[in-house]
Formats: sequence, structure tokens, C-alpha cells
Amino acid sequence: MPNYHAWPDEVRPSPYADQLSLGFRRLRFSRALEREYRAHMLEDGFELKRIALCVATVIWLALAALDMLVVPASHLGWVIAVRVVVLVILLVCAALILQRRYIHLLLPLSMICILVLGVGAAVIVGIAHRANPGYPYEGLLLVSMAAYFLVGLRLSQALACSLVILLAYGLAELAAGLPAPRLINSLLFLVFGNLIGAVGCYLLEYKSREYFLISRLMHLLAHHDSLTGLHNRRSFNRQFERLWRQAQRDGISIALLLCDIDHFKAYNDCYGHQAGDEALQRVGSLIEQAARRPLDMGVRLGGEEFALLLFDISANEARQRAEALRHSLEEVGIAHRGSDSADVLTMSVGVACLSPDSQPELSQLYEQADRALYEAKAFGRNRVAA
Ligand SMILES: Nc1nc2c(ncn2[C@@H]2O[C@H](COP(=O)(O)OP(=O)(O)OP(=O)(O)O)[C@@H](O)[C@H]2O)c(=O)[nH]1
Repeated sequence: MPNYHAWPDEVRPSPYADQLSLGFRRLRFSRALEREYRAHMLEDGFELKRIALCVATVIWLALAALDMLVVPASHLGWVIAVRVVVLVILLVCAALILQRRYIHLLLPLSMICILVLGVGAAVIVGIAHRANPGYPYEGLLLVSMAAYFLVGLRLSQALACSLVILLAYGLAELAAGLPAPRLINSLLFLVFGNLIGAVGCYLLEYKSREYFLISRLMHLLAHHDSLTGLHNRRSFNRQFERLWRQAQRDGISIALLLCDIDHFKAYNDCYGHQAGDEALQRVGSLIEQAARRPLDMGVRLGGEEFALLLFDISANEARQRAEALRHSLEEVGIAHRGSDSADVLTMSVGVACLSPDSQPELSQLYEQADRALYEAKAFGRNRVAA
């Protein structure tokens, strides 16, 4: 299986990168990821199910027309009865599947459809073979192929359905008294057909899982800063407006803290770029810790500029949080002999608050925080301004 080299390391720590390195030959992820993958597949497979149901119903009805031509009149009644029972079950499942509120039943309902189609087809073949041993059994292969490729079942589920269908077919033929050589011949073709289906299904599921992990990693790469793991400017721009709309709906204030490390050029010059990167990571983790609640957001805007977006907070609290953040960096005590404002690495913070009743533009929040940051820098750095 593919070797992913080192690029997922750029988004570590990430469960997706870890799973890619570990591999998933048994088509299983770690528990939490497996849950996420299955939920994703449920959503992803919803549209596919509509198409699959239409195709299955059309084929089922077309084969009913074939029965009229091939099955002798003496046995036709039974065959039609089975076709009608299967059709009714299919339509009931379709009615449930097409309603989004039953999405949690999508997989069991899909399996029921496949099983009903397969067992129904096996019973029909058995009935028809009592009168006409030339009646085609290949419809069973079509049902198995649908299980492997059409309805979005995982390999284990498709295999389980196909095994039940094979068993039903064997029993139906034994009851019909099909000569042993013909039965063995049909079973062999069905088993080989299933083997091809299972291998194809394995490869498809493997690729689907690989795509899932890689697309999640791509999302992380596109929206997070690779050095600190914080959200990047693109992600910030996307979420800023969304959060503000939510705040307006809920009548909640938000605050923006713009943070800029003081004399960082001098820090790089004194200690080297590598040490500068490590200091940025340290600041990144302080910002991350400060974004405590689910809708808070820590961002690396670029270079040594960071932002902290705080949800549901008053102007007073925002100022206190900014002061605590500034203080936490000072406390870490990263020596900085090139700084004019302190002998350790420090940051300046500009704070701005927006409440839904004040009705200003969202862009004003950024401008206000930027002005406050400029003020904090101008008044000697290592301070908070609002
Ligand atoms: N090590 C490292 N340095 C970076 C990175 N991104 C930007 N920088 C450096 O950050 C420094 C920013 O310098 P300035 O914009 O002049 O700001 P400053 O020296 O912090 O001065 P004040 O903000 O006015 O206190 C530059 O020297 C950049 O090279 C990075 O990813 N890693």
C-alpha cells in the first residue's frame, strides 16, 4: 500500500496523519475516527441511495416481464407473488430511506433491500427450476454486485449479505431438485463472481478511507498554520463573519485581541531563526490555551502577529483576558537580550469589543483592535490597550 512519506508530519499532531502512517489494511480506523468516517459516509451515501433504489426497482420490474416469457403458466402465480412481496418491501424501505430523518437507519435499510432482493431472486429461481431448469440464475449475481458496488455498504456488510443470498440460493435449488452438476456449476460461478466483487469492494473501500483521511488533512493544511497549529488567516476570515452572525442572532458580544510579539526581529537576530520558530510555537500554545471555549478561536495571522477571538464576553472581561495573556508570556520567561522593553520576550495586545446592539460594521472591530495595538506599541510595548 502507498507510502505517504513525510508530508502528514506537517499537520501533526493529527489523528488523520497518525492513521495514514499506521495503515488500515483491515478496513478499520481507531475508534473515534471510525465513528467519524461512518458518519461521513452516511451523509455522503444519501444521494447514492436514491439512485440505487431506482435502479434496483427498474431491474426488478424488468425481470418480472422476463418471467412472463420464461416461466410456465403453472408456476407463474408463485413467481409473481414473490415479485410483488419483494416490491412492496422495497417500496416501504424506499419510503423510509428517502426521508432524511431516518438517515440513522440508512445502512440497515440498504441491507434489508439487498437481502430481500437476493433471497427473493433465489426463491424465484428455485420455483422456476421446478418447471424449467433453463431459467437464468444470473440475476443473483446482479444483486451481489449491487451489494458490493451500488448501495454503499462496507465490505463486511456486503459480504454478509452475499453469503446469505448464496445460502438461500443453494437451499432453493436443493428444494427444486436441480441436478448436482448444474448446481455445482452455478454455485461456482456465483462464488467466483462474489470473489471479484469482494476484491473490487475492498479496493473501493480502501480508497474511500484513504480519500477521507487525506481530505481531512488537506482541510487542516488549508485552515491551520503549520508552525503553531493555530487557525490561519484564511480560516479566521471565513469564521469571523460566521461567528459575528451567530453572536447577532444570540444577542452576544464578541471581542478581538490582536497580539504582536515585541522586538521579534531583534529576537531572531540574537538567537537565530530556529529559536524564533520555537518562541512562536510557545506563544501559539499560550494563545491556544486562552481560546478556552468551543467558539473561541486562536489565530496566527502571519509572522509574529496573532489574534484571539472571544465569544460571549464583556469589554471588561476581554481586557482582563488580554492582560492575563500578556502576563502569561512574560511568566514563561524566554530571555530576550535584544529587547528595549523587558529582558524577556513580551507581547503587546490591542483589544476591541463588539456588541450586537451597537450595530457597527464587523470590519470596525478589526480596525479598532489594530488601532489599540498600535497604541500599545507606541506607549512602550509589553502592554494592553483597548
Ligand atoms: N523565526 C521566525 N521569524 C519570523 C517568522 N515570520 C516572521 N518572522 C520575523 O518576525 C520579524 C517581525 O519583525 P517586525 O515586523 O520588524 O516587528 P518587531 O521586530 O517584532 O517589532 P515590533 O513589532 O515593532 O515590536 C521579522 O524579522 C520576520 O523575519 C517565522 O515564521 N519564524
